[in-house]
Amino acid sequence: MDKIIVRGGQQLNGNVHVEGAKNAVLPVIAASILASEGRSVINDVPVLADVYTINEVLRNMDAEVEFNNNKVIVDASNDLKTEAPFEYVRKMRASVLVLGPLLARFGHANVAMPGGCAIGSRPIDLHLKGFEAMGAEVHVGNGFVEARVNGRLKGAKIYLDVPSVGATENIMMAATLADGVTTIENAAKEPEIVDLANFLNKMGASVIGAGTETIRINGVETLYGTEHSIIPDRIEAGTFMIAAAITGGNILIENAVSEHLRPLIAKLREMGVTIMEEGNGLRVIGPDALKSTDIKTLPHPGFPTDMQSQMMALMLCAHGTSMITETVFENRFMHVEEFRRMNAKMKIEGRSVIIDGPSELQGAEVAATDLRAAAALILAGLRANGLTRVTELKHLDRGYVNFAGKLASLGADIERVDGNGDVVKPFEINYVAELS
Ligand SMILES: CC(=O)N[C@H]1[C@@H](OP(=O)(O)OP(=O)(O)OC[C@H]2O[C@@H](n3ccc(=O)[nH]c3=O)[C@H](O)[C@@H]2O)O[C@H](CO)[C@@H](O)[C@@H]1O
Ligand SMILES: C=C(OP(=O)(O)O)C(=O)O
Repeated sequence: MDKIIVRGGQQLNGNVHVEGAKNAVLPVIAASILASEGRSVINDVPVLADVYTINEVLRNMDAEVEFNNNKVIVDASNDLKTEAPFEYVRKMRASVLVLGPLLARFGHANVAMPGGCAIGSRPIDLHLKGFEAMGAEVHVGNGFVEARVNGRLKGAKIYLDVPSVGATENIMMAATLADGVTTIENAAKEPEIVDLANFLNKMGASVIGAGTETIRINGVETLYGTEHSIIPDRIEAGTFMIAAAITGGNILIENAVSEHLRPLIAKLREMGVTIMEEGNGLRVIGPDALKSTDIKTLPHPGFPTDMQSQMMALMLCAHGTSMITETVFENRFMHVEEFRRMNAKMKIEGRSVIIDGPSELQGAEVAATDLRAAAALILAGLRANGLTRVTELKHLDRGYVNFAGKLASLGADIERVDGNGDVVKPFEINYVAELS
């Protein structure tokens, strides 16, 4: 099993390039099976374990999928098998995003139910209620969700109890081929929803209002393959912003979109970090001393839960008391115990963590509990005294391309080694094997 070994104390300086967004590319690849004619060409695709998994989900249905040079090409014009077995859903919950497209195009989908994961129970009830409102019969049993409709789905008015990203995506995709107009109220407003809507519209769909709380979809009869480039990953960008802040460094984050990063930018500025737009990116300069602050995770445009653990690493280094309140997932504090192994001083009170900073972080052996926790522990290691060893890198490889290599190019003293202690080069990282 690979490990990342980091020796703290280096300031990070230089330029880093942000990849295409994991959370945008997964729904876009799922949506490509809506096209009954033509191929979809998807550019700026990050080389991540999750991308291999969604590609396998599609191949298993008999779609043709190529993945080379950051480009995925999908030909789904055959009649596809309408199933996604547990072996894929177990690897990656986002596999359930094929439910809506399969149901809309073929009138049937049989997809393994995702379980909970390290961050919470994560039900999909809102996805299923949306399909039912559009006339589908949904049956959950024997670990599968089976949805069926005679003829086309029917446009419907759907109110989401919470603005779920996945439910908004799944219902939006299903509605593109429905008969009539679907309205999603209290929809998620994340930039990845807008990217998916743009892709769908290029395929011939009519989706209006993505990025606002009401999305209106006028159903059409056929969708076609198209070409699309994925938006930059705001969470990867944010993670490098924290790398600059936590090391007192100066990093130009190329490709970062400030509009997608507003809540993080506001909080980092409160902590004393300098952030400037420069070229097509953001320059981030860490201060000599970080100030404390509070965050509360919320759906977009609130503070993203996917930046919570990286922000925790930074707050541990700030002077004064900081508080994090996690409102999106009920159990996203598993990394707290790992930070404690690094001498972090904090306590959990219900859905909040109170951090008494700064902690004198010490290097330790720690295990990643989810993909953002993996990045956060490495960020803490950049600042800690001595050596930090981070294990369970299968999580990191779901969401970060060559993370250790990018940090090393900015001046970090970091390497990735295999079980024998031999250095693993970026091209040797086996994103597929890490998952099995
Ligand atoms: C692949 C992808 O894009 N993953 C992102 C997506 O996950 P995902 O789409 O799974 O997250 P959701 O927005 O659906 O979940 C938000 C909250 O809604 C709840 N909920 C969701 C659906 C449902 O049917 N019922 C229900 O109760 C969840 O348990 C959670 O508490 O958005 C999350 C919130 O920004 C991010 O952390 C994930 O990185
Ligand atoms: C929680 C995340 O992803 P997923 O929804 O795929 O588990 C994430 O990207 O931080």
